[in-house]
Amino acid sequence: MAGCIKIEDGQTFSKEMFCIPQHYEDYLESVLIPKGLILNRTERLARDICRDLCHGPLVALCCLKGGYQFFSHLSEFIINYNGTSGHSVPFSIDFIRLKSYENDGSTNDVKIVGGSDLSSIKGKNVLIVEDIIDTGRTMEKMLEVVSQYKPAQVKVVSLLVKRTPLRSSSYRPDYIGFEVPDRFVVGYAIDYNEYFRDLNHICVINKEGIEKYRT
Ligand SMILES: O=P(O)(O)OC[C@H]1O[C@H](OP(=O)(O)OP(=O)(O)O)[C@H](O)[C@@H]1O
Ligand SMILES: Oc1ncnc2c1N=NC2
Ligand SMILES: [Mg+2]
Ligand SMILES: [Mg+2]
Repeated sequence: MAGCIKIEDGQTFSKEMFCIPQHYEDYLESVLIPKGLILNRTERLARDICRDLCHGPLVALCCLKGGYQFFSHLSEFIINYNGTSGHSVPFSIDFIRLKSYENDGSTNDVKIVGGSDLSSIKGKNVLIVEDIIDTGRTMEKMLEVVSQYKPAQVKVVSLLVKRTPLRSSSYRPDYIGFEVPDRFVVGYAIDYNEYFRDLNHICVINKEGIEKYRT
């Protein structure tokens, strides 16, 4: 099973110790993972992934919208590692948008938004890049869609995997940044009803925030 950094229940930082946008200050409980630590972990994930996958053309597939920050930074580290290691391979990207959350729960209906033509992945090594795996339903749908395009190999990296033993499919990706407690997190492109994507750090939303931005 993939190694990862385990964030224990209750292991958080005071939001007063970080730069938090004023418009979100009253709606966050704590900082769970500061952006600097995210970037440091992402750099090592890029090296691990390159060592395993950079033997043939690699396509990184971004799971929009929540995965876009992690995808951007991971891709940059992969490009830098790929370009400086003795053996480099062509690296390309593609995007797919899946949506299943409303408020702080899964609708149990994972939708592909805006269609998706992933014919570019046929016969390639594909790295699916996701922000968080909670129930696992989104990733199950993603793997089903991707397999239809007959890639040579599919690996999955998720920045976060949430400890949700009672409601998850127990799916574990090939690469994991952090294992996190069963709390609703926001920030670093991870949203609550499209809010908080503009927050640098991964934080725990508070009750006021859940009510303020509930649809
Ligand atoms: O494992 P699951 O329970 O399926 O939850 C994880 C998925 O839910 C969120 O996406 P969301 O539906 O919020 O769309 P978004 O990426 O546009 O925010 C998140 O970005 C993951 O894709
Ligand atoms: O904690 C979370 N925060 C935002 N979005 C999602 C979460 N879990 N599944 C989807
Ligand atoms: Mg998502
Ligand atoms: Mg979301």
